[in-house]
Order: sequence, then C-alpha cells, then structure tokens
Amino acid sequence: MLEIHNISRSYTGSSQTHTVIDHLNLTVCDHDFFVIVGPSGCGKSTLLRLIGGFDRPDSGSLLLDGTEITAPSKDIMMVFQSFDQLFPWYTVLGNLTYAMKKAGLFRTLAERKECARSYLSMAGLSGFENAYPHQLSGGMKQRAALARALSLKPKVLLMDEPFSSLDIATKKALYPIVTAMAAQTGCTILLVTHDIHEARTLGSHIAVMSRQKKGISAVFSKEAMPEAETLEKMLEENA
Ligand SMILES: Nc1ncnc2c1ncn2[C@@H]1O[C@H](COP(=O)(O)OP(=O)(O)OP(=O)(O)O)[C@@H](O)[C@H]1O
Repeated sequence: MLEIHNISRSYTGSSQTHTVIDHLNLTVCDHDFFVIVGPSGCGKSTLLRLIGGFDRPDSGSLLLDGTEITAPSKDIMMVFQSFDQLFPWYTVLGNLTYAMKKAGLFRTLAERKECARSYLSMAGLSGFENAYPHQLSGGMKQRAALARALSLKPKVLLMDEPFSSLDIATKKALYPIVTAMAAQTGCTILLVTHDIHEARTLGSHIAVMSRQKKGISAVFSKEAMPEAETLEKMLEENA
C-alpha cells in the first residue's frame, strides 16, 4: 500500500517561493489502477516524482508498504511520455533482458529471454523481439517501455502521460492491452493524464488534483465515477 501523509513541496525561484503541493494526503491500495487528472501546472508530475523518490517533500512522508520512500528503488518504476525511453542500440528483447540483468533478475540470459518474451507477448509485441526501437511505431514503443518496466516486477508503476503523444485510434487500441497487463501482473499503477476518456477507461480510481487546493480535491472509485462532462467541469473548477 502507498500512503502519502501531509506532504508539501515548494520551489524557490530567484525572488519568491512557489508552493505546488500543500499538505497532500492520499492512499493507494495494492493493485489499484489509480489515475490522477488535474489542470496544467497543478503539480501532477511533481507528485509522481515524489512518489518515485526522485524528489523529496519539504515536509510530510511517503510510505510504500510501511517503509519511507527516500530515493528511487526497484520497487517503483516509471514510464514517461517520450518515445525515446528505450535504448536505441538494443533490440526490443535486448531492452528487456538488459534491464533485467541490471536489476539482478535471473541467473542466465536464457531465463531473462524467456521472461522478456512473455512480457512482450502480453504487450502484443510477439514477432517484434528482434526489431530496434526506430523500427517501431510510437504506440509500440510505449508498449515496449511498459513491458520493460513491468518485467522488472515493481510494486508500483508510475506513468506520466505515457499516451498523450499518440493518436486517438492508437490510444484506443492500447487501452485493453494496458488494462490486461495491469491485471495480469497485479502491479499497482499510478497514471497521470489530461485525457478524461483515458482516465475513465483505465482507472479503478480517479483522483482530481486542484491548483487552488494544491492537493487532491476528490477521489472516485470505478463504481462512483462521474460522467466525462462532470469530470471536465471539475477540472475547469480546479484550474
Ligand atoms: N524543478 C522545478 N523547479 C521550479 N519549478 C518547478 C519545477 N518543477 C515544476 N515546477 C513548477 O511547479 C508547478 C507544477 O509543475 P508540474 O509539472 O508538477 O505540474 P503538472 O500538473 O504535471 O503540469 P502539466 O499538466 O502541465 O504537465 C509548475 O508551476 C511548474 O512550473
């Protein structure tokens, strides 16, 4: 379980301090597909960086299974928006086996390859194991990045607008794959998006972040999820 207690984070510029997150609290349960939406600049990426241990709060604490998050670790992986997150000099399979080796997973290359193939199959990339990243479409690159991250068996996967550069048809084709991968691996997922349709399609929960509140203004479970129009309105109100 991920527990965020009363965290605050400010950035100090040349003349003033800008508080982005102010006493934010949030609990994300194991296996949740937790989607964070919010107006531009409200601090969504800042929050993901804090959860990932890439940044530290000025006050408050973040706990994963009761242990404070103080630095990046193999328990929490991140997938970004950029199509350039794969190593261009490795094949798709090589990207996964190299990451596994670095993470100390499996003793032999054969074991790593077998595991990598199963994650690539989940991502719908069977047959592309020997392709290089430049030979893949944007959607395929994001699926490969997702497969690579999940193959490292993190407890939590953070995704910062991973699909926002994809066209609508590609995104729609990707959602069932992402949902199936989340279910099959059981990984807890936190996804930041601007796309309300994406949030409603993928999320087991949706949290709305607010610029005025500098925190979370509402959390909805799948059963109580508002219509897209209502969510859009909430985003406008929280800008
Ligand atoms: N390293 C930094 N130094 C100074 N200010 C920063 C830094 N990182 C973020 N900010 C500021 O903090 C605020 C929140 O930024 P953040 O990127 O977390 O928001 P966001 O909700 O992810 O935005 P967007 O939806 O546009 O990607 C912005 O005003 C941004 O300029």
